Amino acid sequence: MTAPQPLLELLDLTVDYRAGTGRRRRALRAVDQVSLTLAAGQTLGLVGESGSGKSTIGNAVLGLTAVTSGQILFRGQDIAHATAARRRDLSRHLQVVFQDPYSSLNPSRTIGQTLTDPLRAHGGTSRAEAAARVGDLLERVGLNADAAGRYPGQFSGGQRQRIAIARALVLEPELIICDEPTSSLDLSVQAQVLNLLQDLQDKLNVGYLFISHDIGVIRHLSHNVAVLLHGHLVEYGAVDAVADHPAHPYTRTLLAATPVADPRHQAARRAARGRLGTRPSTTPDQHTGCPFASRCPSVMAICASQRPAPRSAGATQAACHLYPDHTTADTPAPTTGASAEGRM
Ligand SMILES: Nc1ncnc2c1ncn2[C@@H]1O[C@H](COP(=O)(O)OP(=O)(O)OP(=O)(O)O)[C@@H](O)[C@H]1O
Repeated sequence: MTAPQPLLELLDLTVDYRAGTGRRRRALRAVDQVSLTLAAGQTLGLVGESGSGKSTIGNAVLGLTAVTSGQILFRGQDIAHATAARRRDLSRHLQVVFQDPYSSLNPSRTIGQTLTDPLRAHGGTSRAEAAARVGDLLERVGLNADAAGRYPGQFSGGQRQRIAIARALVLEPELIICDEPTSSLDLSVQAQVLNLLQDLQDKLNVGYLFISHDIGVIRHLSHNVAVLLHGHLVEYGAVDAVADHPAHPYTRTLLAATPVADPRHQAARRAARGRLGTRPSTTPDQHTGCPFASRCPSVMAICASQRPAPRSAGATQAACHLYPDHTTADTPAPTTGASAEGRM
């Protein structure tokens, strides 16, 4: 039996930005040969500290950032360099929910207008059908249908994020890029929005590429998780395997820095935060060794000079010299829990 075609595949995705001005202008490698796979109806979490390349990956998939090299396969077709016309067509299948529900909704348009805009842009939907669809969507995201006549300024942050989710769903996409969709919300509202996204996925079979700096949030929703550091994929696997048995020292540091209720863990968390807070002296594209070498508690001589190839590390895959590098050609995909496949 052949495996179903993945919804999204990144193959050696590399993105460079031009940074600086004049003679100081140089290329900054924001994403370096990242390969990942997302199955239909599943969630792939991207986690890592600020500047690790998470949003750049999301923006590259959305066509908002130019791809330097590599492929982005959506249902098997490379969309890395899609034309504007193809992008317009893709917007039916590929949508986004951004972090800030205040700036992502037009304050001068009613919620009904905002939700029907995508339907009108793509055509083929009557006024009555659009109104019915908007009412249905508002109810799906936990709002009353009469919200359609009101303006964004009349809603709370959590309600606005529900509206942004409804707008992302209006064209019935197969994939939604969720770029820190809960990080500007209060903790209790965060949980409601995460539960809503989960519920919608169960009902609509929509896939999420879910970007967050918070592995706790990622764990709530994701099947697989990719841990990024300075544009490099350092660990990849089923979310429970990565969260319960992290193989890469960077993942362990990230997990140790995640807030927990128990005060006995506070000293360890402070130490981990210290390691996360230390910026490296080099930019990502200047690294020849492991991007975590300068901060790693398990650093070895080889880490400074040789970039670790991805390898099997218990239940996950990690790019770390702590584990024997049997082969890089056919490293097995993670098998624990989720069925989505990926390779580093
Ligand atoms: N438009 C741009 N021009 C130049 N450099 C950029 C641009 N956008 C991002 N970068 C740089 O690329 C790197 C990756 O940034 P990116 O926003 O993808 O990281 P991130 O993991 O999403 O961070 P955050 O969690 O803070 O949003 C960073 O070094 C950032 O400064």
